[in-house]
Order: sequence, then C-alpha cells, then structure tokens
Amino acid sequence: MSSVFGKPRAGSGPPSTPLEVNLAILGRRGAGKSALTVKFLTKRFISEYDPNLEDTYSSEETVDHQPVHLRVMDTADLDTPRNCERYLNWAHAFLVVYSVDSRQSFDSSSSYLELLALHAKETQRSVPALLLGNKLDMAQYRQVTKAEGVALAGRFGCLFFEVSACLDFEHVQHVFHEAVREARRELKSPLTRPLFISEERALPHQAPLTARHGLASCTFNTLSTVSLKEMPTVAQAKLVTVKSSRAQSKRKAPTLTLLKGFKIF
Ligand SMILES: Nc1nc2c(ncn2[C@@H]2O[C@H](COP(=O)(O)OP(=O)(O)OP(=O)(O)O)[C@@H](O)[C@H]2O)c(=O)[nH]1
Repeated sequence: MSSVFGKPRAGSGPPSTPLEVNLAILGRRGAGKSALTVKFLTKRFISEYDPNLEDTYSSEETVDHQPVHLRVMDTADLDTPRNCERYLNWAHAFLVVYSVDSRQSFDSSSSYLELLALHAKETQRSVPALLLGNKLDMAQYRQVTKAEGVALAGRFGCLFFEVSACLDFEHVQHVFHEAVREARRELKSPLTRPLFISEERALPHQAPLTARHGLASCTFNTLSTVSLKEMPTVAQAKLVTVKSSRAQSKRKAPTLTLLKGFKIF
C-alpha cells in the first residue's frame, strides 16, 4: 500500500473502503473548537465544557456519496501552539478557528496559519487548512470584520467561513465536509496545489514564528501515531470513538467516556 509519511494513504484501497481523513481543529482557548466539533458530531450545542480536554472523535460520514471514516482531533493548546507535532504530522486537513468577537483569537489563528505554512515548507507537504470565524451569532460584538477574515485566509490560500456553533447544523456540517473535500483532493493528487504562501512574505513588526511562540518544541520530524480506542455508539450521538489524547502540556486525564465534560442540550 502506498503511504504518505508512513500513514496509509487515503483513497488507495478498494472502492468500498471508506476514505480515512484526519481533521485537526486548532485555535485559541474559547474560540469554540469543542462547540463546533460537538455540533458537527451530535447536531447539538454545548454550553459547558472542560477546556483542558483534548480528544479525538471518529465518525462515519458520507461526503459526495463517498463513505469517509473521519477522525476529528479537538485540540486543547493553551494560548499558543504547543507540542504541535501531535497534529502536524497526523492531520490531512486543519480547521483553524477564531471567534469573531475576539481580536486575540483572530491573532492566534494567524499564528496557527503561520505554523502550518512553516510546516508545509519544512516537509514540502501541503496540508489544506480552512479558516473559521466562529460565534457569528455574536456579530453585534464583533472585534473582527468579515473582510479581515477573508484577507487572512487569502494570505494563506485557504478557504474561509463564518459560522456559529449555536446556529444551524447544516452550515457547520458543510464546513466540515468542505475540509474532507480539501483533504481528499490533496490526498488524491499530493502537491498539485500551491503550498502556503505566507512565509514567503515579509512580516514586518513580527519576530520569527519560533521565537514568538516557542515553537522550538514543535519539531516537524516526528510522526505522532494516535491510538484510537473503539467505544460503543451512544444513543443520540454519531460518535463511535473517543480518545483521551491530552496534550502533553495539559494535566493527565483518564480514558474518557463519551463527551465527558460536556453538557449537551
Ligand atoms: N454564542 C456562542 N458561543 C459559543 C459558540 N461556540 C462556542 N461558544 C461558547 O464559547 C465558550 C468556549 O467554547 P469551546 O467550544 O469550549 O471553545 P474551545 O475553543 O474548545 O476552547 P478550549 O476548550 O478552552 O480549547 C463556551 O462557553 C461555548 O459555549 C458560538 O458559536 N456562539
């Protein structure tokens, strides 16, 4: 079987084999990564959560009539990227999330996109990213305009959406499925799309990425193998797999039960 950096290559199996896509959700604390993940997986909005949890969920999806085994890593960095190799070498696509009512979260999303660009340059492997401005329902408290989101996405050559984890499920689902499409495109014809371009541009007034975010810890040569633990399906939820893969920077957690820490309405 052909492989991409040691991983089974999606799309290389027989037609009935579901495509395997790993999706990592990145962003500052509170941007709504968990809320979006849970909305996508359960169609529900969460209002209470444990910000320290970092889990990988697995869901069987059908995207454009094709079965997809989708794994979603809801990361839990603190305020800046940390121990990034756990997702950099694992994901086939990234969702970089900020909150439209938080300038800080927007600045962080820029840092994440820079990190992905740096990684793409280092590895010569382009992994698609989508930029999401979350909490669109809070638009009256906007600190980030839609034009700024569009411009940032344009700078890094990625798709851009404004969404809300509280509003309609279909829009959130559409965004996740777009990520699958982007990953699928990349996996089927690797390196046919341009690499991220931002690192080619001068970033005046900014220190180097590694200096600003302590990314020395983000070594790009380690393949983090994520071991998923199969769990029985829980009523009302599409989730079939939950893994406690707490970031090294977080306190240690026991193996999770489904959606531990979340209150689902
Ligand atoms: N109004 C509104 N609130 C949201 C939305 N998404 C998330 N929230 C709330 O924002 C807070 C943070 O959401 P989380 O999903 O936990 O954010 P996170 O990015 O996962 O943050 P960490 O878990 O700390 O990494 C919670 O109180 C959510 O209920 C949204 O679309 N609209």
